[in-house]
Amino acid sequence: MIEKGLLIVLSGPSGVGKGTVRKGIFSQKDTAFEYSVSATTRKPREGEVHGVDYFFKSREEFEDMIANDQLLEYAEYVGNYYGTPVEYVRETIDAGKDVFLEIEVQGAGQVRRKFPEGLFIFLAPPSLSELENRIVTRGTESEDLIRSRMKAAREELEMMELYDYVVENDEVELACERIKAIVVAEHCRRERVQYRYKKMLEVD
Ligand SMILES: Nc1nc2c(ncn2[C@@H]2O[C@H](COP(=O)(O)OP(=O)(O)O)[C@@H](O)[C@H]2O)c(=O)[nH]1
Ligand SMILES: Nc1ncnc2c1ncn2[C@@H]1O[C@H](COP(=O)(O)OP(=O)(O)O)[C@@H](O)[C@H]1O
Repeated sequence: MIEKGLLIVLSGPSGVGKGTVRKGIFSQKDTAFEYSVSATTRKPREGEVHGVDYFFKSREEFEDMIANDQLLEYAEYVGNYYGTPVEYVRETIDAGKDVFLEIEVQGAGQVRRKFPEGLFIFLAPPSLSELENRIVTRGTESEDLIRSRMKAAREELEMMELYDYVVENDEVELACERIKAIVVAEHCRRERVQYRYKKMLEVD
């Protein structure tokens, strides 16, 4: 029997640096997680590649995926759908590999309900003012949207107590290291080690 992989969910408020930290983790050669590419109805940005950054879908295609139960979770975020194709997640976990999701907090809540054995990591900003700074300097939102993002962020921050771990994103490299360390620790804590250990005792 193959031991299942971990479902790792990284979430947190808009602008905290989820995308930046995720890219940091996957740019490291020793990262052994598989990235679950999400489906979205938002338009590709310059340089984004279908199947690598996202599976870019029409609203109709996305709604078909919902109707056919092809998504582990989905959420509507700033006027677009985002969701996690379930098949890839199941296949990868069943093959014993760890899958990494980087999703907003509503979706993470749905995953928690469907997949409570997942590992839920909340990325937190050093402070609210630093969070606002990041949203402003990213420059992708108007002033009105920044205000609504900050309001949503306060509510999203209250969700952190539902997570297994809270990682502060003060410096990107440090946040990446903390996340990777948590995953290593979780593997030691969960059955994987016990399983191998039991096997060893069976042989002896
Ligand atoms: N629920 C959910 N959220 C997702 C998924 N993929 C990406 N997101 C989140 O959607 C939000 C917007 O992503 P994006 O349009 O790429 O803009 P970003 O703010 O530059 O990361 C981010 O908070 C992502 O974490 C997904 O499959 N499901
Ligand atoms: N540790 C950090 N220190 C300073 N700026 C950061 C840090 N992490 C991310 N950023 C910046 O904050 C902004 C938001 O990051 P992004 O990854 O888009 O957030 P999210 O995916 O959570 O919405 C970007 O301009 C990014 O470069």
